[in-house]
Amino acid sequence: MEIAAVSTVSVAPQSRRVSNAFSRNLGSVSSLSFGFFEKEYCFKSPSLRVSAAASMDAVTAEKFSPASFLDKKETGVLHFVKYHGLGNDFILVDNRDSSEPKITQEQAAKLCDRNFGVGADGVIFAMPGVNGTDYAMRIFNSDGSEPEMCGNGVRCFARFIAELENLQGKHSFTIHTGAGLIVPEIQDDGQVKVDMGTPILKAQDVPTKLSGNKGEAVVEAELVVDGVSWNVTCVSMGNPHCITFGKKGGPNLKVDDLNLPEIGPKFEHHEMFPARTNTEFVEVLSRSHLKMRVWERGAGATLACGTGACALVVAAVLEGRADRKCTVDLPGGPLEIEWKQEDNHIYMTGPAEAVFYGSALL
Ligand SMILES: N[C@@H](CCC[C@H](N)C(=O)O)C(=O)O
Repeated sequence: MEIAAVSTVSVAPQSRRVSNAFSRNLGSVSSLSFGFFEKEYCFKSPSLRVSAAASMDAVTAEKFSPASFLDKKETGVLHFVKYHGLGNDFILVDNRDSSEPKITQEQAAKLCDRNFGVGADGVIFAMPGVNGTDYAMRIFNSDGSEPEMCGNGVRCFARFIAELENLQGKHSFTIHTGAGLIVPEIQDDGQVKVDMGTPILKAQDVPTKLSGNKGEAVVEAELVVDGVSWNVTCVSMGNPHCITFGKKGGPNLKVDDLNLPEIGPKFEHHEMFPARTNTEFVEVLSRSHLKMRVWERGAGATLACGTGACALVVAAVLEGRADRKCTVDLPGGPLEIEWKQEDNHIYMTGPAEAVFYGSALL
């Protein structure tokens, strides 16, 4: 891998995560110390070149302006900020000047590659609003496919907008997504609370070919995967989710015991899910505390899925396993989820953090 020092940059309020992400990108350059980087390093690969900058120095971070970094407009260069929500990581692109994504789905898939690219679960574009909303959000999964919504992504989106617009403290935005209107609000403590809208339960709208067994909803229905019967509930948060608490007639799941890479793709590509599906495997710790692992459509096993956490609380309530307000433990950390009776909306609260700034030569 060829590495060239090309310019001066830097930032990043996060420390450990930065050094991990950066060291992964640095590959063989392990002798560098992870303090404040005065230089931006550029990596050559056959398909794209990526440069990244990171710092653990809060004082230096204050001097750094993300807006001016992203304002640089060289042809063939994509400036981005990498964010994560509980380890569900995204490349955020300032696309406010156009309703067309700055990169193609194929380029997004290459950037998301954890060995030959930046590494991420998806690429998110901050775009001009639609029908009076403040902004629009589009996202490409790491396989290049385009989902309707992303819960962890929309929290990152809100923090990204706040950085771009230099907003401090509490702020909320109206965001048009493929799942309709989504409203994140940055809290005083930096967490983001999101009005995720209402769940969709009608089988054909999820979509699933399984027949509705509770009105038009699919609740605790049988799904045969590779000859094994699972109980599943299907919920759409704009994007499709299949939630299971265990096999038919079997004990409750112990999610740590699952072989996710083996079983996940069989759910994702099951013929009962015409648009593929995200799958949440859930263990009930108490009526207000659930633990999950997820296999995401188009991204595989991820450390967190916000829409998935919302969908599984709906499923747990419909199956009588939990109350409407729950803490959901994901591999990357906890989310607070509430499915409010009064307005049928789901509210998700959790963190979102910037971890590094970079440039990719397309
Ligand atoms: N991780 C996301 C969901 C991203 C989209 C998903 N892979 C799909 O294809 O529907 C979240 O936090 O919600």
